[in-house]
This record gives sequence, C-alpha cells and structure tokens, in this order.
Amino acid sequence: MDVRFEHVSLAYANKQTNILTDINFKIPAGQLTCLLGPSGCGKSTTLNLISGLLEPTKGQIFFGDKDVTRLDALERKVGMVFQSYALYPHMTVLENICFPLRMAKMAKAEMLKRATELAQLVHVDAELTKKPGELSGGQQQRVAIARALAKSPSILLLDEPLSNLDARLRVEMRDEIRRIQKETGVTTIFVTHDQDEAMHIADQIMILNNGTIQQFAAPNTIYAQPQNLFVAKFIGNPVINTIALNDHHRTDFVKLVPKDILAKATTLAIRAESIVPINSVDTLTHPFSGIQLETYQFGPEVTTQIAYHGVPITSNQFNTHTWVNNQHPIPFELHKNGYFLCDSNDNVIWPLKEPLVVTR
Ligand SMILES: Nc1ncnc2c1ncn2[C@@H]1O[C@H](COP(=O)(O)OP(=O)(O)OP(=O)(O)O)[C@@H](O)[C@H]1O
Repeated sequence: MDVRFEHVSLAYANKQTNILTDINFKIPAGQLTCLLGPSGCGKSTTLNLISGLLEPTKGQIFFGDKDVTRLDALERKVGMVFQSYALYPHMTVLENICFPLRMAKMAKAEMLKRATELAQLVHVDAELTKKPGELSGGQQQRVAIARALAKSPSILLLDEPLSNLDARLRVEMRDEIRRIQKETGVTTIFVTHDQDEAMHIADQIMILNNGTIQQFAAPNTIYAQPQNLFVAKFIGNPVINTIALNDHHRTDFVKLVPKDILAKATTLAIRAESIVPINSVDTLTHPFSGIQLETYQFGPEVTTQIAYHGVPITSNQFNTHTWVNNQHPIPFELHKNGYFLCDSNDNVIWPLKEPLVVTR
C-alpha cells in the first residue's frame, strides 16, 4: 500500500509554529523507506501522522486511493514497532505474538498457526514458551516485529527499532529486518538518525531537516547526487570535506567546471575517497596539490589530512607508503563524481544532474 502526503502541515497544539510545513511525498508500496535526519527534524512526527496517532493541521494523507486523514490508528491497520520493545512482560513469546489476534477474536487453531508461522519468520520459534525478560534485546525486537505483523498490516512502521541494541546486534537486526521485509513484501517505513543504517537497509531514503524534505531518493542516488550541502554532509563516512572557495581553489577548477558555474559556486565539497595521490608532477594536467599534515591508522583504515590551499581536508586514499611528512606539496587528483560545488543557498550546482523525479 503506498502512502501519500498532500500539502501536510503539523503544529502541535501548544505551539504556534509548524513542525512540518506543506509536506508532499509518495512512499511506494512493497518497499522499505527510511525517514532519516538529525534529532528534532520531524521523523517521529511524520511517522505518527502516518500511523494516525497525530492528525495533520492541514493537508491530506492517503493509503493507496483511500483518504485516511481522519481515521484513527486502529482504523488505518498499521503495525508499529518502537525503540522500546513494549512487549507484555508477564506473557510468553507465543502469547505476545497472539495478543493482537486474540483481541481480533481469531479462532484459536488459526491464531496458533499464524503466530507459529510468524515466530518462524523472525526466528524466535525456539523461544515460544519464554517470557520477554528471558530474551536478548535482539530477540525481544524480533518478537515485537512478529506481533506487529500478526494482523497482516497494510504498512509496518518502525520507530528507531534498533537504538537499544549494541553495535554488532544492530547490524545483525538491520539485515534481519531487511530479510523479513523482502519475505513479506509489506510496505515498511523505518525511522532512524543513523545514515549508515539507512544506507544499508533502505530502498529509498527521505532526508528531513527542520521539518522539510531535503531529498527523497535511492541510497546510491543520494550519495552520488546530493541535492544540497546538508545532504552531502549528512550522508557518508568520513563526513564530506567542505571548503569555502577562494581564488586559488577556483583557479584549480578552471579546466574542469564551466566558467558561469564556477562564478556562482561558494562552497566545494569533496568526498574523502575521491582524493587520490598521484605520482605525476605535471601541475598543468593535475592542478591539485596539498601538504600532508597528519596520517592516522585505525586497523585497515588510513586517513590523511592535507592542507589544500591552507584548508585541511581528509583523504582515505593515501596509505602509509605515501606518507612523506615533509612540507613539499603532494599532487593528488579528484575523482570526477566525488566533488560537488554549491551556490550561496547551499544547493549543489555541479555536477549538473537530471531534473529530480518529483516524489508525489
Ligand atoms: N508533543 C509535542 N509537543 C510539542 N512539540 C513537540 C512534540 N513532539 C515533538 N515536538 C517537537 O517537534 C519537533 C520534531 O520532533 P520529532 O520527535 O518529530 O523529531 P525526530 O526527528 O523524531 O527527533 P528524534 O530523533 O530526537 O526522535 C521537535 O522540535 C520537537 O521538540
């Protein structure tokens, strides 16, 4: 079931100002979409508008062709999973999964069959008689997902479901949620503030900031073609290098970027992996050079700081053998698709890209 927002705004009752203003999007059916952004950007508010826990101040919400704007959470038939697993502590795993089915007065044999199938789907079928307190965090979250899926919801909503898990388990559960979503085909909307999690799990990512959509596209599109500086900085690790352009930088780009674009550009953003050392000293063909400042090694990762016309930037393409530790400029090249120029409004103006697909 696809989810559509048409001109949705939301102000909380006690506040004059809008938290979300004139939001428009269409989340496609049968896929996993991440709502991603920093704390307070409006992710949970958006999710609660989808679930029916909040009603918009303005605008309409559709599930498929049906206007659900005035329907409450129960009527919308969504499944929800929260950061805290919210399982019933006195019930067994089986009873927890059965609970929504029992409330819906499903016949006992059918209920047990469905609950057992779901337990198998989320891999807790060996724990059916245990209470939540006897399970690990990851297992509890699996049970919460099974319970949310019990009534075959039209949409599954997950609000930071992995936040309470340790780093290793987060990665494991992230892959599990991906598998479960693929197996069930249920339209899934997943809130996270972790860009790495979103990049790994999502079919598409909606990036929010200050209650507005910054970009809504597939993870690789967002990485390769950020719409603006906020997106470029939010996605990627190490964080993209940003440089306020001066005349020295502009001169370096004269042969690479059309003059009119270069004149409008105020910020240069370069991905660390796009800064690659070269052996050539031909400064006409390879205009970029910088002085190596520091090199750090973290296991297999080597990051090097280079002063590029006085501005420190980070590359992860140097290795310990290219570390020279002297004051001579080291030539490097920039991968064609690894740098972006932004105008004074922080919009990316280079490289030029196809017009954005309108997401509504
Ligand atoms: N019940 C409420 N009443 C008033 N303001 C609220 C309420 N809930 C959230 N807000 C405000 O709305 C804005 C968006 O909050 P929201 O919880 O949607 O952000 P979020 O992106 O989910 O953040 P986080 O990652 O920290 O959970 C914040 O400024 C928050 O302070």
